[in-house]
Amino acid sequence: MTHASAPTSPTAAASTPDVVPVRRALVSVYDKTGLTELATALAAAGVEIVSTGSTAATIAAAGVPVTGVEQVTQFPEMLDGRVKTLHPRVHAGILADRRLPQHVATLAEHGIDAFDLVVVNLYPFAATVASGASADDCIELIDIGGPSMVRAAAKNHPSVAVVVDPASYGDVAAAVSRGGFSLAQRRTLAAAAFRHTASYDVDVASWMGEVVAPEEGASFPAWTGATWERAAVLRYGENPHQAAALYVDGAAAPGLAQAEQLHGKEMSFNNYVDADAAWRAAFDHDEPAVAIIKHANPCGIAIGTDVADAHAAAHACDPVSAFGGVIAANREVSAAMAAQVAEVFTEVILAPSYEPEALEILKRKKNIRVLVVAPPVRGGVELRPISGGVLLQQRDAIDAIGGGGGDDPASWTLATGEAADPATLRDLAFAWRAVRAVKSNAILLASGGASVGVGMGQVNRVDSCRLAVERANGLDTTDGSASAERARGAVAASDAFFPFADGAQVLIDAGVRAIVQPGGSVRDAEVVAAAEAAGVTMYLTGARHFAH
Ligand SMILES: NC(=O)c1ncn([C@@H]2O[C@H](COP(=O)(O)O)[C@@H](O)[C@H]2O)c1NC=O
Repeated sequence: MTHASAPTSPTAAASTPDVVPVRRALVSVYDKTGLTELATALAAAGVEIVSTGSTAATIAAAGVPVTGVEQVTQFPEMLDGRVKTLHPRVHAGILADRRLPQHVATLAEHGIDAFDLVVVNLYPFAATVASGASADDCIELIDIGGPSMVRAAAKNHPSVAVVVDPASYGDVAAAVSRGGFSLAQRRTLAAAAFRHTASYDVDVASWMGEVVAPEEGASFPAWTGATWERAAVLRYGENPHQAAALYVDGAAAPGLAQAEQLHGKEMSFNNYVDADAAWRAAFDHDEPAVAIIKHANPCGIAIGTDVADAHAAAHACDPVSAFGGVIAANREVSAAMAAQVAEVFTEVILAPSYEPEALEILKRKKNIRVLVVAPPVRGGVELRPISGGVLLQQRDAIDAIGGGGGDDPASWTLATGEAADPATLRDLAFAWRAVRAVKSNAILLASGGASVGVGMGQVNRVDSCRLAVERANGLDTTDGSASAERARGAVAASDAFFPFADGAQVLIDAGVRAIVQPGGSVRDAEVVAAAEAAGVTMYLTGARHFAH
C-alpha cells in the first residue's frame, strides 16, 4: 500500500538558525494573567503585536500598540468567536519554514508577514465541564483556533517560538531582550506546547465519550485517556537497579502524588506504594484510625477514641514488624501520637494534618518522612497496568458502590451461634472493614477495635488462618517472647468465603468467638457446621473483599 499524498521534508539541505529574532508576535490568550507586562516588554523590544478581540483590548487599554487580527485577515471575527484566527494570513505566517527560500517567496508573493512568536492559552474547557455547565456551553469552550495556532507554531519551531503558559512570560521577556529564542529553547517550548494540546484533547475526548456520546449499556467508556507529568525522579525503583520517577495526573483529585512533604528524606518508590496502601487502609474507617503498613500489608490497624489510642493499639498488634513501617492516620496527628511514633523507627507518616507540637516532635527524627495528604476520594475507578494494557475497575468501597451486604452489620446474616453483643459486633464490623486492606488470602483477628493477628497474601486460606493465629499468639506485646494467646476470645474476618471448613477450624481451635465472612461457598454448610459445633458465632456478609 502506498501513501501517495504523505508530504516529504523539503528541508534536508536547510540549516536551522540558532537564535531567531522576534520581530512580530501573535498573542491570543483566554487567561490574561501577566498579559500587560508581557505586551509591554515585547513593545519595548520593538516587537509588533497582533492580537485577537479581548486580548487586543487588554493590551490597548494598557497603552501598548497592538494590531487587531481582523486588520491582518481583513475579516471580522465571526460566528460568536468560532472564527477569528483561522485564516491563511495567520496560519501561513506561523507555518512558513523560513529556512526554505520557496516558503519565504510564497509569503512575499501573497503579502503575508511571518510570525516569530506565538503566545496562546486555551479556553478553559475542563474547568467549564467541572463547573457543571450545560453541554452547549461546554462545547462552546472547546478551543479550535487556539490549538491550531499552538500546533502550527510548535511544528514550525525551527522558525517560531511558542508559549502556552503565563508562567513562562518572564522567560519570553528575557529571551526577546537578548535577541531571540535559541533553537534549544524553541524545541523545549514546542514540546511543552504539544503536551498542552494533547492533554487538552484528552479532556475533550473523554468528555465526548463519557457525556456527549456514551455507549449505550457500557459501564466503561470505549476509550480512556489521561496524561501524567513528571513530578520527581526517584532515587531508584522497587530495587536499586531499577530507575523510577513519580508522575502526577493533573486532572485527578489531589492525592498521595500531590502530597506536601513537611520533613524528611525524599520519598522512595516503595514508600509511595506502602503509603498508598496505608492511606486506603486508614480511611476505610469512620472512627479515628491508624494503619501501619509493611510491604503494602497492614502489620497493625486499629480504631480508637483518638489517633494516639489507635496508634498504640495498631503498634501492639505486631511491634516486630512495625519497625520501619509506614503509618497513616485518618485524623490530625496529635502530640501524643507523635511521641509514640518517635519511639519507633518509621519510614513515613501521613495524615491530613499535624498539631504544631506533633510536627516539632516528628521533625526531631532525622529519618522519618512527614506527609500531608488530602483525604482520599471514595469510590471512582482505579487502573492496574498489565502487559499490553490496563485493567480498570471501580474502587472497592462497598458503601460507595452500594448494593446490599457489606459494611453495615445490620445487613449481615447470622448463620450460626448467638447474636453478637454490641461490643463483639463493633469488633466484627471493624475487622470486616480492616480485612479489605490486607492482600488476599486475608484473615484478620481483632479485639477491642484493633487487629491482633493478620494472615496476609497466602496462596490458600488455611495458611492465612494459621498465620493470623500464629501472629496473635506468638508474640507477647510487652517483651516479644512468650505466647500472648490473643486469638482466644478475638473475632475473625475473612476477606472471602472459606472453600473448606479447615481454615475456619484453625480459627475455632484457636478460640475465636465470632467470625465474619462473605459466605457463598458450595461448602458453606460444612463451614457453618464447624462453627456451630464449637458454639462460635458466624455472620455472612454476602460481599467479598479480595485485594490482590
Ligand atoms: N476561533 C478562532 O479562530 C480562535 N482563535 C483564537 N481563539 C482563542 O481565543 C482566545 C482569545 O480570544 P480573545 O482574545 O477574544 O479573548 C484564546 O484562548 C484563543 O485560544 C479562538 N477561539 C476558538 O476557537
